[in-house]
Amino acid sequence: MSRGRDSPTPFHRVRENEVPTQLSAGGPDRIGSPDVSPNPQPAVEVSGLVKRYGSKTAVDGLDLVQQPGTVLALLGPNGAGKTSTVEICEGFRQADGGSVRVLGLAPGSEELRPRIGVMPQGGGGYPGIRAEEMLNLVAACAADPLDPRWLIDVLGLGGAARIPYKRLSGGQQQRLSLACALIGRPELVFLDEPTAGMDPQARRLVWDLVAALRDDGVTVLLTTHLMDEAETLADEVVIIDQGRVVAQGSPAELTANRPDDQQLRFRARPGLDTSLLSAALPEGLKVREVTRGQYVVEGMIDPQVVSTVTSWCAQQGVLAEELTVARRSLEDVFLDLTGRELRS
Ligand SMILES: Nc1ncnc2c1ncn2[C@@H]1O[C@H](COP(=O)(O)OP(=O)(O)OP(=O)(O)O)[C@@H](O)[C@H]1O
Repeated sequence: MSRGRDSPTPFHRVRENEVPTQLSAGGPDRIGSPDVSPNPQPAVEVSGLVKRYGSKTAVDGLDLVQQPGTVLALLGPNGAGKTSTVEICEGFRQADGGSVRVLGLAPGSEELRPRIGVMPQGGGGYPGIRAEEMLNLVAACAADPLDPRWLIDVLGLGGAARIPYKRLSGGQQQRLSLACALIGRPELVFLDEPTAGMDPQARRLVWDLVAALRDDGVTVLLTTHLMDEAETLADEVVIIDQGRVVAQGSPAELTANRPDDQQLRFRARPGLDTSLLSAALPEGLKVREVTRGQYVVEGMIDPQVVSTVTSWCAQQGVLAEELTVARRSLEDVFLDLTGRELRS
C-alpha cells in the first residue's frame, strides 16, 4: 500500500523549507528493507572489473566491496571510470572482464530490478511530461511505491510539479531524477553525480536526504568528484583514477593525521630548489613540489617551521602565497597519490 498523504512520513521535517533530515526508524515507515542477518552479504561486490571502449581501458581491474546500509562514494576526476563502473553495476553496460554481484545477484537480472533505484548522470525525461506525471509513471511500475506527492514535497519540487520536464531547471531535473530513483523504496540506490549542477541549497537538501536514507538502512552507492561531498556523506570512500582504485577507506582513515603528519602548503614560483628548503628545516620534514608551483612540507609543523619557510622564501625573493597548515583532505590524498588535482 502506498504511503497516504496524511499518514506518517519517514522524514522528520525540522526546517521551515521542509528539508528532510532523517528517516524514522523501523516499521512500515522505512523506505527500504535492509538485510539484518548477522553476516549480511555485501550489497555490492566488484572484483577485477574491466571496461574497454575500443582501445581505451576505462575501468582497469577495479575491486570494491560495499556493506549493506552504508554510503559508499566513488570519488575521482572526470573520466576516472566512475560512471562506467556504476552503470555496469546497474546492468546498463556490459563488463569486459571481472565479476559483479549486486545484492547477491547478477546486474540487470529481473529479480534485482525492483530492489534497486537508479539516478543516472544528467537525468533525462520526455520534454513535455510534467514532473508529477513522470513520478506517477515510475511509481506505477513499483509494487509498493512511496506517495509521489509526498516525495515531490520532500524534494522541494512542490512548485514545479506541473511544469514540463524541459522547462525545469537543471537542479530541478536532478531532484526529479532522484525522486524517480527512490519512489519504489529500493534497498540499494545508485546516484551518479547526484548534486552536479545544483545550487548550494539544493545540494544541502540532497545531502540531507542521503543521510536520511542511510539512517533508514538503505545502501547508497554514489559517484562524485567533490571531495567535500564524499567526506560529508560517505562511510567508505573509494578513490579511483584512470580506472583503478588508488585508495580506499573511511574519510577519517584516508585523511588520518598523526601529530608528526601535518602539512604546510604554499604556492610560489615553480622550480624552487626544495633540497635547499629542506636543509633549512629541522630534520624529518619532507619538502616536495607536488604540482607546478604548489609546495608541501610534511611532518611536525610548529610555528618555527612556518617562520623558517616564509623567511627562506623571502631570501629567494619569492612570496609564499596561500600558505596553510591543515590536516590532509581527500583532495590532498588524491594529489599526493596521483600528482594531479581532483578537479583536473
Ligand atoms: N560510450 C563510450 N564510448 C567511448 N568512450 C567512453 C564511453 N563512455 C565513457 N568513455 C570513456 O571512458 C572513460 C571513463 O568514462 P566514465 O564516464 O566512466 O568516467 P567518469 O569518472 O564517470 O567521468 P565523468 O565524471 O566525466 O562522468 C573516459 O575517458 C570516457 O571518455
